[in-house]
Amino acid sequence: MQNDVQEVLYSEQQIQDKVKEMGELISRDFEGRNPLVICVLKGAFIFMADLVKQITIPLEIDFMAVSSYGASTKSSGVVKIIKDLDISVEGRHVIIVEDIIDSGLTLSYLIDVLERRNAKSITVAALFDKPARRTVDLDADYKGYVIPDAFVVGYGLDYGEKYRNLPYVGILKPEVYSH
Ligand SMILES: O=P(O)(O)OC[C@H]1O[C@H](OP(=O)(O)OP(=O)(O)O)[C@H](O)[C@@H]1O
Ligand code: HPA
Ligand SMILES: [Mg+2]
Repeated sequence: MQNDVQEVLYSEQQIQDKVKEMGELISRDFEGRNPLVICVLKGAFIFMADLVKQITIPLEIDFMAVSSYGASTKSSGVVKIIKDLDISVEGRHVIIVEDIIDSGLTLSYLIDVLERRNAKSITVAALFDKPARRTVDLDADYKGYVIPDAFVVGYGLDYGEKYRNLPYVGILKPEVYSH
């Protein structure tokens, strides 16, 4: 698994430091608002778990599964809801937790869905931002690291469902997906 990684971009420690910072900012900004923190499965599962441990105010959590990449390094352009939320977002301050914003299609779709369901406010926390690939103009309110135009894996991020369990984030060797 490690042999398929060309370069480690962020170590486990660097990610933990950043997640702690993000948690502190969210704790400060959402004091008294009991936010509904939404994990966008599957990619955000590790980030979500680490982030909520760094948030010190009361909150609720829920999960939504969406997918558009499948076994490819490019978005199919079609975002599918695979599992929907259990808790209603109506009148709630929601925080969408994403591992990565790449084309922006997943996030723009989710924001649209949550707006139509009358969330009171929608805030985005994304650990990684890959602006080079953006096709929809949007940004995260809380952002971890801005990364180069390369397909990355680890810390929840996959290629064809593999590599999610790497504790760090690295660039996948192009030969892994180019044949
Ligand atoms: O900005 P975008 O181009 O839409 O890319 C970002 C999305 O793509 C990945 O999900 P994916 O569809 O691979 O599902 P997964 O989380 O189950 O891996 C990632 O976890 C984000 O949700
Ligand atoms: O670079 C990426 N890696 C893994 N999954 C992704 N989904 C969008 N971009 C990426
Ligand atoms: Mg994926």
